[in-house]
Amino acid sequence: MASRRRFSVRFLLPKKDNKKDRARSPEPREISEAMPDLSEHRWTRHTGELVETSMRTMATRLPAVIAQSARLAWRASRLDTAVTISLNLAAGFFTAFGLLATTGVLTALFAAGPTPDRVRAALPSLVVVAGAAALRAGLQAIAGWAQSRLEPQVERLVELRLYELTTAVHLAALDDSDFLDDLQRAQSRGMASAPRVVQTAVDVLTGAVGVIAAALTLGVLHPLLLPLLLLTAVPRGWASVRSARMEYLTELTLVGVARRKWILSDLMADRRHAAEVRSFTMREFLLEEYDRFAAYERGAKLKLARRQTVVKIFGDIMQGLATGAVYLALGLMLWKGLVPLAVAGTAVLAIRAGQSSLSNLVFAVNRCYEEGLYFGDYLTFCNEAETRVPEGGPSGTLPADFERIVVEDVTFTYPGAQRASLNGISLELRRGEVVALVGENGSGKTTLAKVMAGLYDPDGGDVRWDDVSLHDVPPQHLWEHIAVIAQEYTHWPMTARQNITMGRMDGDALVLAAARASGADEVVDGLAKGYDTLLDRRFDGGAELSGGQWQRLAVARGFYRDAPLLICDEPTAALDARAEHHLFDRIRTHSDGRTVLLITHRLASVRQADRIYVLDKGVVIEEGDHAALMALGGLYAELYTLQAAAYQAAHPSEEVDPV
Ligand SMILES: Nc1ncnc2c1ncn2[C@@H]1O[C@H](COP(=O)(O)OP(=O)(O)OP(=O)(O)O)[C@@H](O)[C@H]1O
Repeated sequence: MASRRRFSVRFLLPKKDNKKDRARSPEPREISEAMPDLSEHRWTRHTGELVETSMRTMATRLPAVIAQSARLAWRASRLDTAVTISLNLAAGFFTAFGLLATTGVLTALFAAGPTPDRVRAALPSLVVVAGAAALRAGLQAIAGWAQSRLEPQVERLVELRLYELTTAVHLAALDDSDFLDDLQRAQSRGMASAPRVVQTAVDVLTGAVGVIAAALTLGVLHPLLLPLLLLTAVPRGWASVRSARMEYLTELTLVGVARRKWILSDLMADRRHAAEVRSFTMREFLLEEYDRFAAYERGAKLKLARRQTVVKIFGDIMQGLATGAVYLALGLMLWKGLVPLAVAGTAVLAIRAGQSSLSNLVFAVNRCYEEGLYFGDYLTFCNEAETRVPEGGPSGTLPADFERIVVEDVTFTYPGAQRASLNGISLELRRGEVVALVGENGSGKTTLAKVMAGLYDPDGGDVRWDDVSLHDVPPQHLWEHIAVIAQEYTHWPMTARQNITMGRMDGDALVLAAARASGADEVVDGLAKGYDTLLDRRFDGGAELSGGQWQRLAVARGFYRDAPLLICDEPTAALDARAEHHLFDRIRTHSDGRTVLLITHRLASVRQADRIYVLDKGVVIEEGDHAALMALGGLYAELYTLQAAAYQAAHPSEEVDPV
């Protein structure tokens, strides 16, 4: 905890000697001391795992990864998967066939006799070799096409699945930090790894087929030639795996830096922060911080590039030596008469083909395993999310004309929270009433509204519409029966009309009525394309609204839904005095029989409510109408008098009657 605090201070305060610091990159030690909490973040774990995993462990676990990717590819497209696999296998067959046919060509060419005769004798084998090569190239091209067709299909499949789940899981899941961590890993890296795991699995297959083809050819030519293939391929394979590991390790040490850079780049480039960056003159400070991290990252990457080059050069030298040793061994075999010249020539070709297939295979195994780990994160998240989707639950229905909604002894604690936010709340709303919830910040008003809206399940107690408990009703059914004007509403990057209808088009007359009721009609009148104006400045022709104008639209969408219960959570926080008055008037005098739960800090506006519940630390401490609560002289009376006094002080001549 102490180290976390130290980092925050360092991040927030500009350092004194800036010039000196800009001139040199920070030492790795400085950075790691600055952010130990970031460098230990859970989603870096695979990088560490990869650095430590041996090639043998990878090979043992690989079949499971390949099976997983095959299942995924099969679900994305059976045809493309079948074509990719079968044509790659067939191409391998023609590789081996072509290599063996080469012996015929060489045997004819190295035979005794005049050259034209030898060339003529070699022609049939040459045709076979050329045919095999052409067929192999054609098959590989079609397999490559099928493989690249698979990629977008796999992408679509996994993306859709993830968002199907994130939009369906219970809201409480999104308050669970472990779940959010899993989601971040699935979304940021796991999802992208899905097409890659398929692609690298195919690469493993292609590499393996190439190696088997070369090995079979060599085995047929002479069994002693097989170990020679291994000897030449090992150095390059070693170099590519070693180089990849160095990269993971560097990535691991840079994770914290990358996250900080990402946060800073968002602060510097996102429109939402632009005004404060300027008005608080943050530019210099942010740029210096960014440069510090970027300089560290640059240093680490340059070091990596140098070390990778050294490894590559070493691998190349070793391979050169191994190739020399192979040619020497072949020469000896020729000399000793173990193989004829034509076979030795074919062996050279087979070894070269096998060499590149084997080093591709080693690299592909490494990559496939890596992508498999990240894809595993995606699968883990999906499995976990599936358990949090409220499915196969109750099938009850809410009464069409309920008499009352009763909240009975409801308790609720947010996942992972130390204290309960609701501590045994009971209240009731009779049909057609306006019931107000008031209380100081954090007293539990919004939480209670969310429980009543079926967004959270209470830990104890019950919410009933007449005799029907919300436990017995599918959430979807409840959501059809309520309209919520939320405290934190979304600025949907859609048209003004869509911001009201939210994808449910019941006719323009209703849109206009809802807009009139909330004052959004005045906002829309001022827009270039009226209801068809796109409300997002990031797009060409998009418009931006003020805070209050956005709130009018949010209120309009609450009115637009023809639901018997309307929950208004701070619906006027951003509204001007006239709009606020108009809205509360509309809520009070609504004639469509809706029941309203109103949460607000504007106590003058709840005077007319049928009943007021005062919450404190998750408990109802007072209830009654305005007059009764003022007479009680409790928290409500105190808060109300404070607000009223503020107006009186500002205008001493105007008498404000607090009651
Ligand atoms: N998602 C959450 N996870 C954990 N705790 C939460 C969460 N949302 C709210 N809380 C906690 O629950 C308590 C009640 O919060 P709630 O938002 O219901 O208060 P409120 O009465 O609506 O406050 P305000 O008047 O400020 O809107 C607070 O202590 C808050 O810290």
